[in-house]
Amino acid sequence: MASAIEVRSLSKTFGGGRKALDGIDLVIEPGEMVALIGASGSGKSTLMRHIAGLVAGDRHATASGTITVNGRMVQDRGRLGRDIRDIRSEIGFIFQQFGLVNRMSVLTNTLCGALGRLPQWRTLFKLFPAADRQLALEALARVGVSDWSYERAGTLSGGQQQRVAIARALVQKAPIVMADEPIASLDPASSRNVMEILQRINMEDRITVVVTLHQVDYAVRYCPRTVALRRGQIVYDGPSARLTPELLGELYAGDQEAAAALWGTSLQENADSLEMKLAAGLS
Ligand SMILES: Nc1ncnc2c1ncn2[C@@H]1O[C@H](COP(=O)(O)OP(=O)(O)OP(=O)(O)O)[C@@H](O)[C@H]1O
Repeated sequence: MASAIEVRSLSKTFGGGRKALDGIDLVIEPGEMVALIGASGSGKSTLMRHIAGLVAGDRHATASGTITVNGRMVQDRGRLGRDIRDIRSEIGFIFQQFGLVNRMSVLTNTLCGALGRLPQWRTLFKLFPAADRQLALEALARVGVSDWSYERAGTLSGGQQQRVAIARALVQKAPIVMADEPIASLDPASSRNVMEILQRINMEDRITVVVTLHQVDYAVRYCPRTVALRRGQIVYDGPSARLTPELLGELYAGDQEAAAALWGTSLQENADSLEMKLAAGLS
């Protein structure tokens, strides 16, 4: 069985010569839930955009810089695969700012997940088959917003909108969900709720989930595996449970601010001495 995501020797240099990604090797198996953590600018979004085939990596003379999704070529040596649009339909995207059309109803936004598999005449007139409407209503019930199905999406709270975005990914029937900072704009209660729903679709539907996070505590709580980036390189790839303030201090040595920000606040609330430990780990 092919890996869900396979990245080999991927590098990306933007203008000015700064490497946003520097020799990334990463394999994610079907059904995994993986957190991608790292300070601002470490390359998390750039890596996601490469996996989705929205950006092509550096061009190499040798055989490297390859990404496959479910065994299908997304890009190779800086060139996107021919059926990239088709491959992209296998990935459901969740964004920090929800990506919904505010003036459309919650139900129609959710049904948009089905657009990729409908003929154009149906999409033009938003004529969704009854089976898809049923699927959308079920998805909205699963994420707990069915009471708002006929409201305009823009009237919902941030947490509710993010749940609608997850329902849309369910209607898309995407085997992989990539969530780029899905909780960065949410309060702690809504953040926990959204992470719990992502965890549930991972466990119940075996959807592969890759989620970028700014804080390690959510990774530890919800994702068995964490991949940590620093300046475009993977500095840790392993069990989230192994991440401690000391280890973060080592991984981000010389960047106390990044390590402290990643460790977050809610775990600190539970352990008075963590700040001291972090300082000790960095010294
Ligand atoms: N289109 C672009 N053109 C030039 N530089 C870019 C572009 N996109 C990203 N970068 C640079 O690549 C590096 C990695 O950015 P990226 O957005 O991937 O980081 P990130 O870890 O997702 O950060 P954040 O947590 O703030 O979203 C940064 O230095 C950024 O300025």
